[in-house]
Amino acid sequence: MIAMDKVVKRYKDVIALDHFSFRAGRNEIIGLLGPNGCGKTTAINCMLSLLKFDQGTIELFGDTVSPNNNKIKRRIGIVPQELAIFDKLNVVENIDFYCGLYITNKAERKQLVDEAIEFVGLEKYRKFVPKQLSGGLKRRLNIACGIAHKPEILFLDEPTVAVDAQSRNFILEGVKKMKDRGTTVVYTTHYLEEAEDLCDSFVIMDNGRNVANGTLDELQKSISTTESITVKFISGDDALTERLKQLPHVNQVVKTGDRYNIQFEKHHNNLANLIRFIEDHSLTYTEIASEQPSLSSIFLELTGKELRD
Ligand SMILES: Nc1ncnc2c1ncn2[C@@H]1O[C@H](COP(=O)(O)OP(=O)(O)OP(=O)(O)O)[C@@H](O)[C@H]1O
Repeated sequence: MIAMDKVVKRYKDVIALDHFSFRAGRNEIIGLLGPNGCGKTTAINCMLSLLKFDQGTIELFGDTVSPNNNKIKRRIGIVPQELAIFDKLNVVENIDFYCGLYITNKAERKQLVDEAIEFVGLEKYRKFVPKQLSGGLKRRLNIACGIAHKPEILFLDEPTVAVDAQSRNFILEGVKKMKDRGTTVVYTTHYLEEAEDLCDSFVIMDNGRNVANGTLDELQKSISTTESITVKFISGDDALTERLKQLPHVNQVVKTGDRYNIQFEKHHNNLANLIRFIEDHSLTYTEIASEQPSLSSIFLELTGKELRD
């Protein structure tokens, strides 16, 4: 559905996309993940042909994108990070406006607007203008505006920023439903746990490059950390973090409150070594758990950065 090959985009001296490649198949949710300024929005805008790029090729549905290719545009939806809704229009009118950019038949459009309203659960708010809606409901309206024309490819840029838990669930369930009805979803977020639950595969971006891509399983196999052990100590401090780093095969130790997350390279004695260390130092712990590396630790190893600010 999407094939972006070695795209270069420069803003004067800044290389926003550095031979960036990206592929997405039909009916998949693909997470486009990367730190601030790594080039996600630039990549999306190039795919939407809102931006010209310097080198490389982009095809959607097997067709080359260009600003005048309206046939393709009809099949694409975008839900931008910044709310793109009109203050003076109510819920129905806002959705109808965006749907009207693609669908001229009034009866068909009414049906699609009603479906979009139902999809995001705004039935009770049909006549409300944006200032009468909470932040989460505004985000749901923003989404309805992007999906009403039933795009086959949907770009969702940080749709769950600053929303309450109920709206977040609504949005995430909605994205899964979009996939079930055959849509390819390109999803950007800074919430890695959310991406891990939602996405079928991932592209990790840094400095305008595709640093790694694949399913969680494939990404787990591509990094040297293969085991992540979390221990909750009764007492601990930064000195303990440093001592844990001295254990054999340790890649990284991250302390969050009284929890220490220790990332190990592949080795069969990691847990045994850790328990021996705990006993030798007479430390007391209340929890210990070993797991496969999360998307967050994969991201950290590949980019050397935490995604969450
Ligand atoms: N219009 C512009 N003129 C000059 N530089 C720009 C412009 N737009 C983006 N950039 C630069 O290009 C790089 C990529 O920016 P982009 O907005 O694509 O990143 P992003 O990953 O979407 O960031 P965020 O997560 O903060 O939204 C950054 O270094 C940014 O400063």
